[in-house]
Amino acid sequence: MTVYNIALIGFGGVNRALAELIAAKNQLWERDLGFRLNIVAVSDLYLGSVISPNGLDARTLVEAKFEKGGFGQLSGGSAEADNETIIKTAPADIVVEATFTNPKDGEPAVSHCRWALETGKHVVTTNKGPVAIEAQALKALAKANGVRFEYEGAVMSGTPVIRMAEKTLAGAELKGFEGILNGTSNFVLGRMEAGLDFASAVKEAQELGYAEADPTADVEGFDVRLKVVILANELLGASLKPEDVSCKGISGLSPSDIEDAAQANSRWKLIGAAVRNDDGSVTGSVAPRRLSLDHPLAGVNGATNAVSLDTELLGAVTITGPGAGRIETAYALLSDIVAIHSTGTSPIAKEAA
Ligand SMILES: NC(=O)c1ccc[n+]([C@@H]2O[C@H](COP(=O)([O-])OP(=O)(O)OC[C@H]3O[C@@H](n4cnc5c(N)ncnc54)[C@H](O)[C@@H]3O)[C@@H](O)[C@H]2O)c1
Ligand SMILES: N[C@@H](CCO)C(=O)O
Repeated sequence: MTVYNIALIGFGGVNRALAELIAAKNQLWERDLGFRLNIVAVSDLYLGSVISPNGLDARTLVEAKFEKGGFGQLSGGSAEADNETIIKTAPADIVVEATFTNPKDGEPAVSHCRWALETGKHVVTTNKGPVAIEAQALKALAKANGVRFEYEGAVMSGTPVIRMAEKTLAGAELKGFEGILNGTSNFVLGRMEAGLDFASAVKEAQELGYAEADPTADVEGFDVRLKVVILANELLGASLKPEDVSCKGISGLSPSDIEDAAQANSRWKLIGAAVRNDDGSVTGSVAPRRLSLDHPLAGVNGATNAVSLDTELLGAVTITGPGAGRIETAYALLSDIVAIHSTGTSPIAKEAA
């Protein structure tokens, strides 16, 4: 039985949900997946950091009501989030990066990933910043160090769009994609259709754990722009940067725009898309579109996302599933660890006695 020691960087909704899953499902994973997870370190801007080489009890971590700097009370703990020391020195096989997404330069998460990969640790992350902005460099660094950089949860949370498209649609000749790639804005549009005002709908999305720390990223389209870059670069072989993708969000849509659409049997959706042009270049865009109710994406509601992949050999292949949510996104981290486990590339994972 393999035990993967993991270090959690960021202990908000997603990594806390991963700890919850570990507390509830480690035995099941041992039986069905052939490994279990052991949390040996946690670092969080608000709570501080802690290293425990023998492992921290996941249930206690989730249930304890820590105050600001509260990890300082634990053995091996500090009230400060000393990410660099934690990442470089904790006896972890895998660093799980789930801090805030910074859409400008991806920092400090890019550095977190670098420190981990340079010290021979796999990285799994749901953070869109490092993936959209530095994926090529981080993948090269991972390869040079014999470890993996995995990020399924960066697009459509636990719904397996990246791995599915790469592995099971290989050879289908992808020409482009369009989709609903932000759970918060899709949820907000649906709540506005039901008569709620914009600010209250955003507040609900925050309470449900869908929104970014700054929900402007969701409603102004910046989050979708990162996801368009990630999918275009990963699946269409593009080299887009966020500033290459035109971007308009949903904040300009008024209740009367929503009402007018409903009167005309249509619905507003925030669509992220990319297309390969005849000269081989790739163009990406993010904008609200008024879709007729018979459009395949018009019926995708709530925090559900969907992406329609336009392929030469199969035509459109559409993947639908959760696009946000704490547990749903924690599942993406598990799926990344399953992918690492299946290739047997862990440098230091231990066989439990
Ligand atoms: N929640 C979702 O549905 C979802 C889905 C897909 C991707 N993501 C991404 O996953 C990441 C985590 O999401 P979340 O919902 O857990 O966010 P969150 O805001 O609930 O938690 C983030 C945590 O990271 C901590 N943090 C921030 N900067 C830090 C730093 N420099 N060092 C240490 N800790 C730091 C914060 O204190 C917070 O506890 C984000 O990048 C988000 O964009 C979230
Ligand atoms: N805030 C994002 C989280 C998933 O990336 C969303 O609502 O889609």
